[in-house]
Amino acid sequence: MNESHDKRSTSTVSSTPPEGADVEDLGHDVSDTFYTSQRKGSHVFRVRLDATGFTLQRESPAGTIIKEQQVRILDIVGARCMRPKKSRRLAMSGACACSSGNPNSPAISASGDHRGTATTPSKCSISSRNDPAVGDGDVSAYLYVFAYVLKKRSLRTELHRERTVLTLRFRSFDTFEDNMREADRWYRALRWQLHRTMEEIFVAPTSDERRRRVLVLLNPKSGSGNAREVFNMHVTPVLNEAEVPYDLYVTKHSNFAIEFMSTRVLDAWCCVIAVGGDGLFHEIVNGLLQREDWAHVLPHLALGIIPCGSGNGLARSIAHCYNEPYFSKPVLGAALTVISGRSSPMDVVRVQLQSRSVYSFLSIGWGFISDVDIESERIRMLGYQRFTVWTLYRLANLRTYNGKISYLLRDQDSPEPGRSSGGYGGQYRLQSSRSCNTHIDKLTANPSLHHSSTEYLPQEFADVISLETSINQSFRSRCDSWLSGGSRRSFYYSISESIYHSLADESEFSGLAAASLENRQQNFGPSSELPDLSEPLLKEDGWMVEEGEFVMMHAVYQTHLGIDCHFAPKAQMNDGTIYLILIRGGISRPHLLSFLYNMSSGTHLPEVNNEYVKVLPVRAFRLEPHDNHGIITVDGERVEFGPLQAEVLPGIARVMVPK
Ligand SMILES: Nc1ncnc2c1ncn2[C@@H]1O[C@H](COP(=O)(O)OP(=O)(O)OP(=O)(O)O)[C@@H](O)[C@H]1O
Repeated sequence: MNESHDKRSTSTVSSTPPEGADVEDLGHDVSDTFYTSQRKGSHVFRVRLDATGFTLQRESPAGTIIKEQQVRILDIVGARCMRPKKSRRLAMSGACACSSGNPNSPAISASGDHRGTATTPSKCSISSRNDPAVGDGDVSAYLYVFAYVLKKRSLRTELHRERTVLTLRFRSFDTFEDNMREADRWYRALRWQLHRTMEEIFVAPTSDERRRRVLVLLNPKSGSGNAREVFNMHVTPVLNEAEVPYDLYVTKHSNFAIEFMSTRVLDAWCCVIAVGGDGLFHEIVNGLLQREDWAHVLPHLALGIIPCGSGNGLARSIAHCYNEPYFSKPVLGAALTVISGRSSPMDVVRVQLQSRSVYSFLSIGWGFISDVDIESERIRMLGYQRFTVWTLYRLANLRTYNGKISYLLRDQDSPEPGRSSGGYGGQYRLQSSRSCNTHIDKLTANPSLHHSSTEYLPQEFADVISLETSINQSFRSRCDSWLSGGSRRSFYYSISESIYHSLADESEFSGLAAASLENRQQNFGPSSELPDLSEPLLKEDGWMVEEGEFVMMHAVYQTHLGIDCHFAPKAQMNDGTIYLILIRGGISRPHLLSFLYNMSSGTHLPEVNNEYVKVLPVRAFRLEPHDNHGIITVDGERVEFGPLQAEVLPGIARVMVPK
């Protein structure tokens, strides 16, 4: 839908409050009369903006409402108020009945009343006034409202989001400044309504404070290697429409995100977005949990993901849990999610390996699925198809592994509910850890390095783009888009307007960061509630055991392992549960094939556990392989082979979710 409406008369500031609005909201509702002029004739619209969004009511000549449309506030990402660029088309349109200077225009009588109003002009009105490139006698001001509304092409197809631009043209007054002031009033009312849908961490509390920015980490090697293009083409436009300022860092090597998140001063950012796959997100989580101040940072820094990897389990799981369409435009859906200003607590699992601990948000695997995940790396060029091809190969060459799996059922499934051992009350002690004695110390010792603006950031990370989504600079260069009104044809300015910070010498930091990682103690983050990996697990404490030959063990805490793998349908992001799925050796190939085939629809798990397939909702488990070789993965990344134990840390991270 692309709507363009001319304003014919100035009228109300606020009227009847929407249901549920409190008294404080009333001053932010705006409404007015607009009209559209089409070949078939003119139509009069009552347009109202309130907490629910825009309501457009078409009136008959008699004043009765004959049609009503809504653009929901939940679908709106942002708006701009602007002056038209000099163009023949607009010069012609300026000659219509209610343009300024027309003695019959209601604008004439109304303009005087408004000239003296004390409204502060917005950035856009000031800059446009001085813009020599505009102005050909048309004194209109335009408000463009960007929304992504849910649509269905046909009964059979999935819902998808379609970009919609609602255009309101203000031309009741004699001067552009007055019209712009009116457009700006609507713009401000909309910003206010949008902000009130956001959580506190996404909004700067006062105008004096620096606006909190978004940190973007992009892995140029993820998936089929086109994350940069995907970000430039599909994500920056949405961030710009939403006026979300961001700093983009392109990862330079494996572990870059761990170093970044564990060593940087993060105060400037309200959230961090991984543009890549689950591996990049895994590094971000682990970097954060390697910080001494992790307990302070985690609740105040929401994490988001733009799916550009080959698996994309987390992005798919988030969309699934919030009924957000995924398949038609996964990147657009994720971009809308990261600007939504909403977040949800997310469980993280602490994994104790023999030599170190890691943190996991998706899965821990041993056997079939991990083999496919890692071994199929050699056919990475096939993208997501690599998993299907290697699954068939592994099925034909089926392996089994010998080992012991001990587990603690989650409390409601436990035979001894309420026992005290391992009671996770959500209170985690700060692990006594050695200080990160190199880079963090260097930063904290020098207060000038704490400045959050990119130009002052310590110059360790190369390939930095900082882009302030200024309305004046950025939107100006794509004026053409609104003229067309063609949402799908809109042109966006390119990333070339970004500022690149090329770093001459990063060798010093590389050395420091490597030493910092090396020196950092492995037992960081929340402390473990489990016995040490070398200690026995006692039946009296509730530990239960499965032992023997296994085709695989996969522990999962999100619904999806990949876009097409609905592995743990009952999982929720914050249910404090690890779904431990075991397949025993001896399973027939047809049975296994049926299990694997049905994973895409989530119908692969038995209602009741059977001899070969078991689903165990647990809060902790230990894996002790009896073989001395094999593949173990955490979040799809290979880790050292050997015993490990895992425990869920309910809701310790925050993940960005759709509105
Ligand atoms: N610049 C880089 N060059 C090489 N490797 C990198 C770089 N940046 C990050 N990496 C590594 O790439 C690994 C995989 O990245 P990522 O998860 O983004 O993509 P993917 O593996 O294709 O996706 P998925 O994990 O969803 O399957 C990460 O574990 C990270 O360590």
